[in-house]
Amino acid sequence: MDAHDIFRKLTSGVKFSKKSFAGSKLTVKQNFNGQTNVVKLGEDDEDVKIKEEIEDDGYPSFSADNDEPVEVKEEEDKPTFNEEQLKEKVNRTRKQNSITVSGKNVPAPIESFDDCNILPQVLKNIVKMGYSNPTPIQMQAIPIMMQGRQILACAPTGSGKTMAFLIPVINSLKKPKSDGFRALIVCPTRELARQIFRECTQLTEQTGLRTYLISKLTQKHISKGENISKKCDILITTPNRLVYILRQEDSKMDLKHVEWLIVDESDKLFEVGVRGFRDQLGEIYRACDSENIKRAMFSATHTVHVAKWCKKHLKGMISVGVGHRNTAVNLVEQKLEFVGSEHGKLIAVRNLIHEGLHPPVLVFVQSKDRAKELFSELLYDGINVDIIHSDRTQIQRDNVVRAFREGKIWVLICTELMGRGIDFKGVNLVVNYDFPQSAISYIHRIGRTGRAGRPGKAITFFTEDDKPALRTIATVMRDSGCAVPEFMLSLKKQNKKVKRKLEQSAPVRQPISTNPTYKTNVNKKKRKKNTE
Ligand SMILES: Nc1ncnc2c1ncn2[C@@H]1O[C@H](COP(=O)(O)OP(=O)(O)OP(=O)(O)O)[C@@H](O)[C@H]1O
Repeated sequence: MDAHDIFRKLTSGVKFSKKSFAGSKLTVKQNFNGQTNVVKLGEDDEDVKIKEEIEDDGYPSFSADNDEPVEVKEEEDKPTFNEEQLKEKVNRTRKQNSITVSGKNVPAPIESFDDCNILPQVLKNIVKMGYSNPTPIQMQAIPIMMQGRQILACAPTGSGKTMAFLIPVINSLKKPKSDGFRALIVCPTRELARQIFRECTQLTEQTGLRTYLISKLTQKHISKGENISKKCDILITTPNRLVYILRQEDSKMDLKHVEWLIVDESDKLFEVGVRGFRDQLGEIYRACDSENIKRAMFSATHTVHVAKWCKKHLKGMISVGVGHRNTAVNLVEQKLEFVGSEHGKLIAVRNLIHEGLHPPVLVFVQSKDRAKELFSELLYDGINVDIIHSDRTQIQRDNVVRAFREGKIWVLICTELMGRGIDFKGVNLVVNYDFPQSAISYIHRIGRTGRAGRPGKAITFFTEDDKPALRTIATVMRDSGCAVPEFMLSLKKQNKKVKRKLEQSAPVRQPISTNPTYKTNVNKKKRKKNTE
């Protein structure tokens, strides 16, 4: 083996290269785990508890932290590794890619898409989509799912989780059948479902496999009695749409042949209450009652609840993590900006515009009303601005997303609706106009930039009112390698009850208006409800 081969082996899966990132002149060679230089959380921190609970599951764990230092050895002319060498190599690959695993008989990570019997046509499609090497989550999740093992996977935002589940699922379905849906992918928003649908369609090209996306329009067809199940292999949907159909009298939706149930953004789908989907997920789970069903949970953030549930219900499950849990991607340069008051936010955002914005830019606010208010303020500031929230029609939402993808909209004002999963290529800046309601929300929001190895920036405005939650976000920033003023980290820890309350409902804020004395009649309850 020559030096080139050794280099190739060591860097396999680490190099990023994707031809289709149009508009960028950057050639980025960046580790996809995006999690180097991470400071560990304090001992009493919730995230450490999460980690401990997950790892203490009685299964052998191959933690990167326990590995020996990496040694580059010239391989002799031995064609095969002995067991010890193989184990060492597997551990080394995991360590280099910040992969941790927990479970019995975990297969070795792949270092190339050629390593694990992916169907030739699917391989061709992967190449056509511009992917040359697997990202760390793909390196480990693909061989696990190819063995038909259930999985709980957690990897940073923008690290390629979609392909990590699509490739093995498509591979296991092999060719079309008329049994009914054999794979079901659920995710929290229609925009995300449509995005997964697009990727799935590209990946199944020329395989004959048929993918179906439930939308308002197709929902009507199904409700009218059209038996779609028999004509398609893969179903992609939000839980609400599917449950609506399942609840119809004489529903023809047949999920009895589902072999793979994929829950994307699993922690969001496990949330209870109006913002979560726990009940709907339960119904879907019960409807997929094939004996051979396998489940896979994916998210960038991890909660104890999901982990406990999976441990209890997913037989032989393997848990995979990339990087440190519940930290933001370190490709994003993060900044907290004190703006004094609500009015100060408007001044700050206008300053950003006058200093010269580098579109595309996403601006997050906490509610639909605030999105509308900010939109009417920025409409005449000479920038191409638009908004997206759940009150807009499906067509409006689709058009806005398309226009933003095509660069026709420079600044997109959005609610939490766009916080998860959405992959806009090359978002340069995320502005948290309203302070995020939790660390999890912060991680997902700023994860709309710094994707697929590209750098990004995030600015979070805060006022005196946001101070109680400041420490939580400052800690996330520190853990992803950003400089944070020491005083923020030594602020009083947020009371748990207050923290939970804030997660459930956004704080009441002064309306967004150039005139600071402007008041609206919008009552508090309405404001709390209209978050998406
Ligand atoms: N092997 C690969 N090589 C290069 N780019 C890839 C590869 N796999 C996926 N990508 C690209 O990486 C980007 C992010 O992927 P994806 O949307 O799946 O991220 P994610 O991990 O699901 O993020 P989030 O947690 O925000 O949902 C996409 O633009 C995708 O095309």
